[in-house]
Amino acid sequence: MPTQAKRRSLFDSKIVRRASVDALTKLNPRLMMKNPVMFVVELGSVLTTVLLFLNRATRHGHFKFDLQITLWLWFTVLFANFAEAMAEGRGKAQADALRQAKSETTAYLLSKTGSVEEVPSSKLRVGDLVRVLAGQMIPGDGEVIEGVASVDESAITGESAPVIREAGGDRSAVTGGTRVLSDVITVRVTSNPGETFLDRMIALVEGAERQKTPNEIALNILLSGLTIIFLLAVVTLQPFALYSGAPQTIFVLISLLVCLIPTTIGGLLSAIGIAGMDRLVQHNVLATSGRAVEAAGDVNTLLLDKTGTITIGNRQAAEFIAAPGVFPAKLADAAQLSSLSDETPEGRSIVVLAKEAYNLRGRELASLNAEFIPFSATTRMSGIETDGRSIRKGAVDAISRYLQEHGNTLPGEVRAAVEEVARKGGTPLVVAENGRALGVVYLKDVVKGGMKERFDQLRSMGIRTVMITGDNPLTAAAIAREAGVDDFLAEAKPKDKMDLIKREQAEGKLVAMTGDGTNDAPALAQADVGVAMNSGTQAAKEAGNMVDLDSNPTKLIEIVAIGKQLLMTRGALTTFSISNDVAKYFAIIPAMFAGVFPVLNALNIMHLHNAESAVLSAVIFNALVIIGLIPLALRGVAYKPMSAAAMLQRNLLVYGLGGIIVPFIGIKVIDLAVTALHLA
Ligand SMILES: Nc1ncnc2c1ncn2[C@@H]1O[C@H](COP(=O)(O)OP(=O)(O)OP(=O)(O)O)[C@@H](O)[C@H]1O
Ligand SMILES: [K+]
Ligand SMILES: [Mg+2]
Repeated sequence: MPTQAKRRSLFDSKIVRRASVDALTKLNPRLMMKNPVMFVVELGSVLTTVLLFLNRATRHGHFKFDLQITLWLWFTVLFANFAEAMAEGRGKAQADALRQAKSETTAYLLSKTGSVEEVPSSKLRVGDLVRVLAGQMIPGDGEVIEGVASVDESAITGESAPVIREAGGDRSAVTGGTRVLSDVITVRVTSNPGETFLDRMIALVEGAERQKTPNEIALNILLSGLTIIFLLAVVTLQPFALYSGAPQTIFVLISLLVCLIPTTIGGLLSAIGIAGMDRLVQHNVLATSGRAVEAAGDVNTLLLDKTGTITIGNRQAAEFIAAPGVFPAKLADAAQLSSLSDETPEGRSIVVLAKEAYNLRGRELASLNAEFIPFSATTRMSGIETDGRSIRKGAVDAISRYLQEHGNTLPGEVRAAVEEVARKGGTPLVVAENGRALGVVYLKDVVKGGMKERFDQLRSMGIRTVMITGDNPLTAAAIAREAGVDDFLAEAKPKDKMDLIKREQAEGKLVAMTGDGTNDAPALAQADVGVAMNSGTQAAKEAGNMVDLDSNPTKLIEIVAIGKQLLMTRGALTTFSISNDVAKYFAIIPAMFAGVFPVLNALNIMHLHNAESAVLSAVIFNALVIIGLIPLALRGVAYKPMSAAAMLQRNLLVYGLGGIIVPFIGIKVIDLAVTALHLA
């Protein structure tokens, strides 16, 4: 089970064993070529290996020294591969566990005539309708089109508490491999076998489709540039060395090269990126692009929708408030009639309340000869046309416009009722029949717990929060105040949400958005970081570049922290790598030439035992530092909310200065050990 994989620590013995083997298979030059810095080290290792055997045959060279250099060069490559394999380890273990959830099941396929046929789940195609009963595994990804059920999604989320999935609303998506616990649902299949959420999730946690991000590519180009410069420097060193009467062996020259090129960051770069994605997975967030993870680290603005994101969102009709001169039962009747085939949670709750409060029975729609007008996020109304009755219910501004078209206006009392509901944070639905307002339905909703603290935290990270909602400005203001968001946009249609994002982006801001509805999909696609709730609709999940399996909108706080940590870790280790290469230069160059240029002895501040020991110690240090930094690369540097400038200053101090000092101490200690053990 993924829960187990999740609890697996970074250095689980199973993962270490697997990574050790993977480190060897990753020696394949075709894979190594993707990492130019380490590829150069591998080429160097091959060259010294060949030379070692040639020298042995022709009795040239200094075998003991040459052998040690060759081995440590290979270790350098292997340690880098091991770092990457370790970063992949947890994801691979989790992918193995997920594959177990991908077992074949039997599905009850519904035909057009309504008959039921048993088929294996692998035969299901997009558009098929299946019935899933309590106790059954859901045979494929889909959207609930009928019914409500509690579903155990622990196979995917690791969370044992059941979740509600229902037709019509923003909680309609179900995932193949999860289990229905109670009730019966009809599901429209939305993905073909092999292209399911589980398939994609396996590929994602395994890193099978991982692509380098633009930042990584840029850094790789920089590192390759440095490698070429040092390669030229080392190659041109030899004529100079010959001229000054101190020719250097290939072993020493390659050692010098490997010590000078940025092997520390070159060896850890990919591990840092993979570990960042893995940290997200540990937080139950699946990111389809590494670029989005990095963008999360720099986000300026966060957009959230109201219903179901900031509020609990299970909007239920709580009260009918009739207009003057209208019997409440008449309002309830009209509201119920217009909701009979409104498969949204709001619609269903109106039918139920009318039944409970006024004993109005739901009628058989077929016998009514009615035309039903479904709710849409653009019209923000729904209704029915039947027997000369034309009923609409919807958002106050939408119904006001509808009334105007009939030469009518909203009565002051109804407007007052709307405002009263709105001030309580509820959603008022205005009901109108034949162009006349009948009253208001109060849809109750409450703000989720702990929202204010979470938004305060985001503010301290420098992120502005904006709530966007299709609801009216008064409700929006009430909820915004209670939840503590910085700003809000009300009466927003799907396009308004997207336009708001575009405006922010035009100001050079990076925008994150969380949402769950189909009406959020365009905005989720437009945002730099689009986090869809796993409970949301299929369209939302496909539009975003992340899915939160826990469907927790404030998860963005963790996502931002992980993104920042990823950027910081990469920056810190790049700084460390380049500054510690400088230190190695001072270890090796004086040792190489001290014989011919005694003046260089002044640079030999480390007082290393002899030239061979100096070179060997530098190469050993260079390899060990990769191993030593694996935990930091995988866990990431500690992140505390503080300003970017303060952070940069602190990191330059710690990793820049540290990068210069640590090698001096490290190489000196290794030199002492090498001397004591008579290795050089
Ligand atoms: N079933 C329905 N029939 C008629 N009107 C509805 C229905 N459901 C919602 N509305 C009205 O339409 C408005 C917009 O609803 P929608 O679910 O699109 O909001 P949204 O844009 O997702 O924002 P939020 O989720 O924050 O409310 C609601 O505020 C409500 O007034
Ligand atoms: K190096
Ligand atoms: Mg919504």
